[in-house]
Amino acid sequence: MNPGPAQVNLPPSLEACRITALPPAAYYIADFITEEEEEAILHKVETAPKARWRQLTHRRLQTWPSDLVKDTLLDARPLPDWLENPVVSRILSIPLSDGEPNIFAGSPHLRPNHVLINEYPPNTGIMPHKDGGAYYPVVCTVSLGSSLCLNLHKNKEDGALDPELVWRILQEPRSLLITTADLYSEYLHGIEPVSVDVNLSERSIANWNLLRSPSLYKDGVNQRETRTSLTYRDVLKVSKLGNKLGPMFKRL
Ligand SMILES: O=C(O)CCC(=O)C(=O)O
Ligand SMILES: [Fe+2]
Repeated sequence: MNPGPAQVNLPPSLEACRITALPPAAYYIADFITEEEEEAILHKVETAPKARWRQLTHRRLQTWPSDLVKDTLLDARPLPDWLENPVVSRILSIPLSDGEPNIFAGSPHLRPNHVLINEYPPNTGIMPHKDGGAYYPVVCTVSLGSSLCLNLHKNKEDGALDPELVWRILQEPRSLLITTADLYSEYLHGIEPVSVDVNLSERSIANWNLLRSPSLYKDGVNQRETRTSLTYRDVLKVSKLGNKLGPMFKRL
């Protein structure tokens, strides 16, 4: 495993970088990968074969090693090295708290086996949603290229269609955000389709004290550029047929 250049200074445990303003549980590591690693990953994303991209109305995405079919991962190949290292090895190297195992120690495959790559140009977002039952309830998101706010919502008591915005998390480039437990199961998350995030302050941003560069946002504003996210999760069900599928069933 490659621990990477010395520039990253990982916390001794996730507990040390917990977003304490939020219900259980979210963790934010501002400097999770280096600028060189960010550039290398973005290059791999951008030069992936065209067939890897799925174009939605405003956003495009890639899934590795493949899409899910009925909540099941059919393609059981391991993640390619550029998605595995340094991200997965680093996630697995951090204990939950002193002397405890890492956050995937209780998951069926003991590690993330699936990565969703989403690209958000300015003015694009994702509707508030929950991630559902296909995954072990731990989501690890690496942000690349630009900062933006992830909004956390709760359903309104009266069952209204619009969930209520309750917190915002600012995700800087090269950061890692981990959400789990109630934040995974009880709350919705989404990204507003705006070109500027506004009203950023210590009071409105849950992870303000964990940011790399809070001074960049002292005017309360974040001008968005294209932000690419890598979402790492452990898909609970993996098809036993996966390894035997012929190349016809696989995307490159
Ligand atoms: O890009 C992100 O940070 C969020 C993506 C997301 O919520 C999802 O893919 O389920
Ligand atoms: Fe999601």
